[in-house]
Amino acid sequence: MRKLIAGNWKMNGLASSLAEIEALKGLTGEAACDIVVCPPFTLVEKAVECTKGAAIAVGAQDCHAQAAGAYTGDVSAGMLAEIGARFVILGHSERRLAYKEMDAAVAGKAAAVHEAGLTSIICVGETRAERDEGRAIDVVRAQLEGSIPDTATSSNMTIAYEPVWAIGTGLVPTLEQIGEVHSSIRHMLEERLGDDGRRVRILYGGSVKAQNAKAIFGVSNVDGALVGGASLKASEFAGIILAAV
Ligand SMILES: O=C(CO)COP(=O)(O)O
Repeated sequence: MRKLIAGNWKMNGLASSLAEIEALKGLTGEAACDIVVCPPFTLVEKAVECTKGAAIAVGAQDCHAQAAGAYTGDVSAGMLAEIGARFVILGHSERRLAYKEMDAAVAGKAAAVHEAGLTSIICVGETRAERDEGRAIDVVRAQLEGSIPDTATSSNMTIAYEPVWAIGTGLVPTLEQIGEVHSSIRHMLEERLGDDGRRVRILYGGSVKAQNAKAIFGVSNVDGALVGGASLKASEFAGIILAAV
């Protein structure tokens, strides 16, 4: 499967950061994998302009489940589509934990993303305590079951497995642990989507760097990465992209 490498800038980046996207174009050229950059809302439209003609797609980091209405501060999937976004990250643990975003809310947002013709990147992952209690796979399966809407197919949905304890910590699960969770996600996707479940890309996220990327990409059912901190610098992000091809 063609790998997908997505960068989640989180709440980082001013207009001057678009220089990193410019630099990325030169560093990756025609890389044989799909590349997505997800800057904050304020930079989505500018990033789309900046990537015109380049093999880099642009995504957002959240959206509302409704198409329009009295939802102060929110942005709809249709609004993102109109300015050229192609992907939307949903259910990131930083949102699940900070805003008590539940699986059903994530599913509602994902359905809106699919309705708008965009691709959802649905994030799941256990906390340290859940892993220590031996519940990692059960937690991930329950999150997936609740977060995937009926509109999902392999062409409009990507899954990202991001153990909460690996995000921004420099800690990474063993390759065996990553393989175990990814194969159970694959199993669940096949149960849910039949043969099409085999074609859904499953990304790993959590302290991915240029140095550890190649080993992680060698694990079966790892179809790419969702990268936080290391996506902010073009040279580091390009190192991860090149490790995928
Ligand atoms: O949360 C992440 C991507 O969504 C991962 O973040 P880090 O790569 O900084 O650990």
